[in-house]
Amino acid sequence: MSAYRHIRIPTTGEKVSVRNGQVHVPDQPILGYVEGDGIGPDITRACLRIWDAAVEKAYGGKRKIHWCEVYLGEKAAGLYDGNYCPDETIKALADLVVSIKGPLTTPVGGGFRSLNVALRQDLDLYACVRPVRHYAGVPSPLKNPGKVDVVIFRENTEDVYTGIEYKAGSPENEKLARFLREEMKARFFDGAGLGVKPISSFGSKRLVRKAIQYAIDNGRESVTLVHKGNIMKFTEGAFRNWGYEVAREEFGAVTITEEQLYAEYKGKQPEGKIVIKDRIADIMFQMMLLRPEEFDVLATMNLNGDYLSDAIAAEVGGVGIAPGANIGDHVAVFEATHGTAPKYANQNKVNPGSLLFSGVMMLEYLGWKEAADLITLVYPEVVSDGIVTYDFARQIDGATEVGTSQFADALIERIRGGVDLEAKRKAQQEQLARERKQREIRRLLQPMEEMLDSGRVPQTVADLMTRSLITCTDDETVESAMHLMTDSDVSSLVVEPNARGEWGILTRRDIVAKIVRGGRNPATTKVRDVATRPVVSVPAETSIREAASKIADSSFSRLTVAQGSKLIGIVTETDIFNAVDKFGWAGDVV
Ligand SMILES: NC(=O)C1=CN([C@@H]2O[C@H](COP(=O)(O)OP(=O)(O)OC[C@H]3O[C@@H](n4cnc5c(N)ncnc54)[C@H](OP(=O)(O)O)[C@@H]3O)[C@@H](O)[C@H]2O)C=CC1
Ligand SMILES: O=C(O)CCC(=O)C(=O)O
Ligand SMILES: [Mg+2]
Repeated sequence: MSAYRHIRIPTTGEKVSVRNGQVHVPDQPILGYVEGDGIGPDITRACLRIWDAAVEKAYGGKRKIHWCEVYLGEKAAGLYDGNYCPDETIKALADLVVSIKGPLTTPVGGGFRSLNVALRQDLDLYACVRPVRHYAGVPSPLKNPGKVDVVIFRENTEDVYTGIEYKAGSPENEKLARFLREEMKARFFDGAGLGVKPISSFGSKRLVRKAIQYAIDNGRESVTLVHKGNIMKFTEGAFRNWGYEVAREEFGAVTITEEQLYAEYKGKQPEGKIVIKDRIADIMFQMMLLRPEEFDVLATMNLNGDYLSDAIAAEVGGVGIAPGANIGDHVAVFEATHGTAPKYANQNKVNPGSLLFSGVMMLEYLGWKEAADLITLVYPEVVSDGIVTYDFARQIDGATEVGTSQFADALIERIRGGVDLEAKRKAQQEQLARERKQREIRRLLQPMEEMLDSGRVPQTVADLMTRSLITCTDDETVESAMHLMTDSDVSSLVVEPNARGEWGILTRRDIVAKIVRGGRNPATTKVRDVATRPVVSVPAETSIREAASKIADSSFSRLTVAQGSKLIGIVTETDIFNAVDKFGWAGDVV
């Protein structure tokens, strides 16, 4: 007999289980689904058909999902005497391990607490994972939407989701206000609503840990910690610091910081290392519009991630297509990122894309990549043929607007028709490799422009220096060295080490002073006779201010930059001038 009041666990299929800390997926798993409110039933009906068709096509009946409906929101209230979030639903979602849900209504400014938040907290689904990428044919306001390909890891249990807030005028509010004013000397207007924003090391670290692990498992390039730590130092700033800490302490062998990328690796990302960087939250919105290709995996706290995920989704087709998942240590509930759009409920009108791709994430979580890829690969073909729901139709001239279920029919027809998965995957990987190379070349050849665009601020000489050193040898003539300077458009050459291992430098100034003024013939004078040796060299981590004072105290206008015994670049007074001109100078900040 079922232990549940309304939930019926299918008698066919097997439950997903967790064994030795691993999710074990049988070939015939029982998975949960929640229809959701508003447009939920329309999109769920359509998606169940598409997922089943993809699994059938990929595995020819060997694998099959046995669906188990569980209830939340309005449908639950109808069945469970007005209870929108029955205990047995939470129990079933934990028991089934993997489920997918449609959107649920949350009243604004009062009424019951968000069911989505309750679910995430009750099941401790601490990572809200939202990949956002562009599919060919999907309308976008960007010139190059293909450059958007990020996965947002948004913390799902802390920050505003703790819901610790006190209504203005309530006794609790007044008590807290008194404490803050009298004990903590805090100042704020009378009658303010008060909220608390807890950010813990535990919560931040487990989220960033998951983001880094995802980057490792999926061959991603970087993880960016997004925060407003310049203003909220002990919550947002702490999130950033704990993020770097977890990277250093638990993933030290496979991660480097952005500073290390430039200082130690000259901007060339070493094989097998993921770059950990951070950006302030407000500028992230601009950067994701202007330079989306700079970002890969993003790790955010709750509220920043909520805003950012809808904003980035809008760059590549909107919330109608952006998928999501709520994942804990093992239990996962996949879900559409948009809401219930009540004005479109039961009209067979809206885009099922968000729920559909949440299901693709679910198939990937099960390890059923072939079925997931089938959907991902046929989707752009259908959209490129102009068969789209209303939201895309209004942005594509000449498109054929279809309803939710007709869009599903078109996809299913393509899926059944078959796709050359291998060829498409290969083309995708080649494209990714090309884009990665282009980014690397820019980091190497135009470091200052790259820094300006990506929002980094130079801190050390390694951030400013010219990395491609043009060298000559002692035995060359000054004339040939002069030609090399002209051809390479540089004002100095680094002279290869002499027998004592000392590097030298030959500058245009040396030539004016020692050849022209000295009345010597450049065609017969050797570089060793006019070069300066040994060179004035500073370590790569020297601050810009220290470098400036070294130049000011010497008769040289440039310094070579060393890493151990190796010269890795040259920084000139012009580089320092340009950096201050472009980035500004905050006085004593080094
Ligand atoms: N995870 C969840 O369950 C979530 C639930 N909600 C809840 O949903 C309710 C409504 O929220 P609201 O702020 O209006 O946001 P919605 O996401 O429900 O709708 C806003 C607009 O987004 C567009 N849209 C949403 N879904 C689709 C889709 N599938 N296809 C095409 N376009 C779509 C529509 O734009 P247009 O008008 O331009 O056609 C719609 O009017 C609230 O109760 C809210 O709390 C909100 C977010 C997430
Ligand atoms: O629970 C809600 O109503 C809102 C949830 C939300 O905005 C989100 O999941 O991004
Ligand atoms: Mg949201």
